[in-house]
Amino acid sequence: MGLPALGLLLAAALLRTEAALPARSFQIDFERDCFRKDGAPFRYVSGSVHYARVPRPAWRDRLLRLYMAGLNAVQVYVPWNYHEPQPGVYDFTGDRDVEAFLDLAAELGLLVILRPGPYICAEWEMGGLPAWLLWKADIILRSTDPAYLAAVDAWLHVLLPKVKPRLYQHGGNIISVQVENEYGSYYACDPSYLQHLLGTFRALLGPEVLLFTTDGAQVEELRCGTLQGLYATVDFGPDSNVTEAFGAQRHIEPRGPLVNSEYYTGWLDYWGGPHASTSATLVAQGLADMLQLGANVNMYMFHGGTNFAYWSGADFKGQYKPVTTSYDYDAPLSEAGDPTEKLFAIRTVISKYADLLDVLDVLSPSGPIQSQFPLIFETVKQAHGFMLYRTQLPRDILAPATLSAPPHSICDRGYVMLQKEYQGTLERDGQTELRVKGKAGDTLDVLLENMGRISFGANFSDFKGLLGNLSLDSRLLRKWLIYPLAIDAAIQQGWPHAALPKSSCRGRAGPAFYTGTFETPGIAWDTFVKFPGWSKGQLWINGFNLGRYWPHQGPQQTLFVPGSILRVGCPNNITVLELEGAPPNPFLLFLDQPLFNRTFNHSPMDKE
Ligand SMILES: CCCC/N=C1\SC[C@@H]2[C@H](O)[C@H](O)[C@@H](O)CN12
Repeated sequence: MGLPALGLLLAAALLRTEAALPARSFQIDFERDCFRKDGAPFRYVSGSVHYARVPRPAWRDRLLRLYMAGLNAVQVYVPWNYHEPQPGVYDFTGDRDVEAFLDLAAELGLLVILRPGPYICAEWEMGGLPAWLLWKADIILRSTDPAYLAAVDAWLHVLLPKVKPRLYQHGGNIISVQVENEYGSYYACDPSYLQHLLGTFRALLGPEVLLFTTDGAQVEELRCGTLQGLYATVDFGPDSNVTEAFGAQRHIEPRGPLVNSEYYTGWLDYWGGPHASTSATLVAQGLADMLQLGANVNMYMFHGGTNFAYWSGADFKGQYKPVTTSYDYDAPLSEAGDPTEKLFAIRTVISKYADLLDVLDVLSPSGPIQSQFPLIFETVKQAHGFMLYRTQLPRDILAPATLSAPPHSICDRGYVMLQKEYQGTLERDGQTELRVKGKAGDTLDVLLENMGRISFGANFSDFKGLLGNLSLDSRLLRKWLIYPLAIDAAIQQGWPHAALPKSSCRGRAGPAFYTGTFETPGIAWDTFVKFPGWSKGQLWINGFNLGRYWPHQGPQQTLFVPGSILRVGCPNNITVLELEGAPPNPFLLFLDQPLFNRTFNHSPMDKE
């Protein structure tokens, strides 16, 4: 029994990627004033989420929402006192399992900017420093006081060995590590203290990791907060002048990437004061201004969460000002993790300046395989589904050139994109040539679909992939990156399902993921889904792979949806990988009977 026809809004997440090169590196390019990840220019758009302010069961939800907002990194404080309640007594379990939080971020394709302090401020109790330091009443915190440094070094020798294997250079996702926090705002102004920390961080993390500092965007604050060997970054909010604020950073770092490590999306609350409120429009405009400059931005906070137990800190501005339990911060994700108008405004800005999703980090966690010529599925041990083949145009192709494959070498269909724009489809027994033009270095992608191996007949060692070399005007293309795609695993882990409310989207030509949700009308019976105006692709509902659809080819026009995979009383997640082109206003229909032949039943929908 099928469900009545349901319209379905879908949000698009396009197949976007960053070119990745084999060696894992994350460095500063002082010539090009940018970061480089694996040798390629890289800009992060990051958000602060403090695991200590979110119960562990909610970590995945919050990080997924950050990811689906288009951010590619998460900035993480490590509160020392959260993990060392007593001198020499450590706790990294449950909500304190910082390694689990970092690994979850990696699983979701997020890079990490780690801020282990030892002082972090953050309106956290004693700025993250353990209260037991004060058992020595005359201790001088955040200085070269031997009692303080002894406790700091003991703590860092416990924490940083947990960090090192997670550094990007070591195969992890931590791209940079901050030393101390706004030290330039502290009265002590003890450069030997920063020097000591630099020595300890280098000793425990190694020479490759990018170490940095953060200070208010004022020259006098940067004076004491910065140190040779630590890249100086600044923090400022939407009420600051972007040019002046980055001018302060340039005062210390005349070359290198512009970095705002704390772009204030809201603000903290004190007991007795008003709840902070910062205009979404103002925040979005400031973000756009910075992204326009090519700056790297971390939004503080993306999700504030809660100061549970006794963890809220205080400020002192002439008088003691305790901070409230809620760290909502008027952040894009509310204290309870709900998207706000500010999140949508930020997402819109990011979508204009950055690839909304860097999907290859998620879909191909094993990373690319570098090869002079294409490798087949069997060589890389990919059984089913899809692989992405990527190379760069070796020269300017100002007049259309012929991209061609040897006959029958496309096994089975290759969807070709140049600079992420769809060029057409290469076929096993059909079209093996396309006309393309572009500039040297443009990214050429071939998304290769395995349509199923021969199951009968003499020779059914039916190898899959690009079985021959592609050429451009008869000159072979070389230096390929090959990405085995683990799409089903990613979808079963919740990707790319929009953790944000549905938003309508325009269909586009070529490969793209479309995702959304739908409700069943109180029943979960067998049904059939129709794809009005779609071309060819793959469908998942609630992580179940329903198979290939190809209404453009027919004869089958619907896919069977077993009632057993549907949910009643809660949203059903749907993900579509459309390979050749979705209709301008993409939607799906659920019918109570199949359509096996190209003839339509003359419903008005069939005209779509
Ligand atoms: C003008 C800001 C001076 C104090 N710095 C603040 S108030 C809110 C934020 C957090 O405390 C954050 O931990 C600080 O690094 C920067 N900052």
